Amino acid sequence: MNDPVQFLPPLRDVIAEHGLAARKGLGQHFLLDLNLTLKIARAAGDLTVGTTVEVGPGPGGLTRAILTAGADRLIAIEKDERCIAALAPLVDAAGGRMTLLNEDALKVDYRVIGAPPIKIISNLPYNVGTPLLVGWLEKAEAISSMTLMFQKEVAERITARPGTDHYGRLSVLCNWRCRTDYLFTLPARAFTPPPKVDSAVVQLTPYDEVPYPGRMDLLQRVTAAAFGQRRKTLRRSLKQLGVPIDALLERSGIDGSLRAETIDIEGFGRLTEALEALQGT
Ligand SMILES: C[S@@+](CC[C@H](N)C(=O)[O-])C[C@H]1O[C@@H](n2cnc3c(N)ncnc32)[C@H](O)[C@@H]1O
Repeated sequence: MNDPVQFLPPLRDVIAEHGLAARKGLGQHFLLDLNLTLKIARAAGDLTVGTTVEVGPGPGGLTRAILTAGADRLIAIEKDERCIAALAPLVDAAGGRMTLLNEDALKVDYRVIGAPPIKIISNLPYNVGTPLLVGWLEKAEAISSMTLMFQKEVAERITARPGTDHYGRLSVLCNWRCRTDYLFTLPARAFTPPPKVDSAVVQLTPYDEVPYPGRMDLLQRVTAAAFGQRRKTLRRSLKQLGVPIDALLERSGIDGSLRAETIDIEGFGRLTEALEALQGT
């Protein structure tokens, strides 16, 4: 396949030419090593079918890798106008395979963005990474996979299993809706400028049919109550849900003397189902 990247200037020259001094408020930590960006893009699997979505292409390091890895239809969403100008030669070189949107990724409707299957790949801006992920989980029926870079500690929470240190609200929401895999860790020095902490790439693959009971919106309420007061027993923390606590625990078969971190995804699903039945919505 014709590789559009091979005739483009080095990324450091693009950054210098367009004065792309990293903006902290936009979570800008760039990846300039094509071996690393190719490792991320290839982890996403076959990009020749459907639509690949990249959030925050920045100067285009990961974008180049996604195109080199064979993406046939790439939509890149970038908020920073300086990067839009810097990416113009890459859009040209991609010859119709890439569309660049100058938008806030939090405001995009991913259900209608392009032909399925939709694969999202991103070195996420850390300040909006979790809200973006939760938004994607809410619309996960439209997404076939998400290959995402987070701060290492967030990646550990996303993939944590019950009873482990990192298990919390985000673990339940992600693992209720998706299979989650921790792919690899990247040291802070791999980025320009380096962040304060290491990063990691995770992959989330939404289930075609969610294997657990419950509804996502109610699961968000149950987990917010349960982990908002994670040192308390569930009997105490779940009182704020506003339904009779004995009935909630009995219907879901959950021991109210336990704490949130010991309840598995199935258990949270059953609590969610019981909440739905008791509040009658
Ligand atoms: C961690 S950098 C990644 C840049 C590039 N993909 C790379 O790997 O070198 C995050 C990028 O997301 C962009 N960004 C930040 N907030 C955004 C938002 N709400 N919507 C779209 N892009 C955003 C930043 O401008 C930046 O280019």
